[in-house]
Amino acid sequence: MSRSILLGVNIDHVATVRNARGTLYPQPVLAAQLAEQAGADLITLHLREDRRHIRDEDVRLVRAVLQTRMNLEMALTEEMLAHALDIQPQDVCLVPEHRAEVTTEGGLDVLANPAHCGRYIQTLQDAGIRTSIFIDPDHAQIKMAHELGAPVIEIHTGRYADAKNRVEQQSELERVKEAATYAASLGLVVNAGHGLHYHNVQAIAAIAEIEELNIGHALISHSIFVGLKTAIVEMKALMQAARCG
Ligand SMILES: CC(=O)[C@@H](O)[C@H](O)COP(=O)(O)O
Ligand SMILES: NCC(=O)COP(=O)(O)O
Repeated sequence: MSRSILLGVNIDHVATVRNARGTLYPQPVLAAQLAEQAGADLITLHLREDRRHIRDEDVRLVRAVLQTRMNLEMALTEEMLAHALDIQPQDVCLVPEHRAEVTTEGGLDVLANPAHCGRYIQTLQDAGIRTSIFIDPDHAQIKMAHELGAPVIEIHTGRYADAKNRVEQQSELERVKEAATYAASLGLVVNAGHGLHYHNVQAIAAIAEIEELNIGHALISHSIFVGLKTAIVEMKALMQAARCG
């Protein structure tokens, strides 16, 4: 198990601010470059079907300038598959998407339609794109993701992040820990993310099996007050302290 842990900076909500006024700024591509300079290990962005934040042109621009790697989050649609094959990100994370949701509400249900999921995983993997499944901390789901040939999972930490009290949070943390241990025992690369913040990241970062955390909303929010560089440096310091402590 690695003593270090990677930070994927999700730049979606830079685009949210831009789109709120229909301006050309702030530019997600500039955020990606600044994030890399501040120590981001990769850049994550979610091209939603409704294009509510990141747009096609953002993905193209970011892909052209990235020095680290791109983790493109996408739903399982033919349109998104064609985009991924065209853009060739280093990583794709397959996520569920519902038009009316405010944010991603859960992991991809690979048990519900394994043949459909398997075809996307296989096509992306055959194109040399490492494919991850955004997944709930659930053994049966993780087992199926593994059987379908996904080399990576990203455990959805939303329920942990949204826990209403300490007891609930501890129980969700245990689920994430057990899922990470189980997935690593299958040989999967284990990432995690969603809803992570400065006040809840350390317990997740301390899980030795987890290689990478993808964080967006909290970082972009904090950057309004301290700047993107400081927001990233502070988050990385918390993550690394938890991993080493
Ligand atoms: C897939 C996922 O985890 C989401 O967090 C996403 O990357 C952030 O974008 P939304 O806020 O639009 O859900
Ligand atoms: N996959 C999770 C992600 O990229 C960022 O989620 P959030 O920190 O914006 O909730």
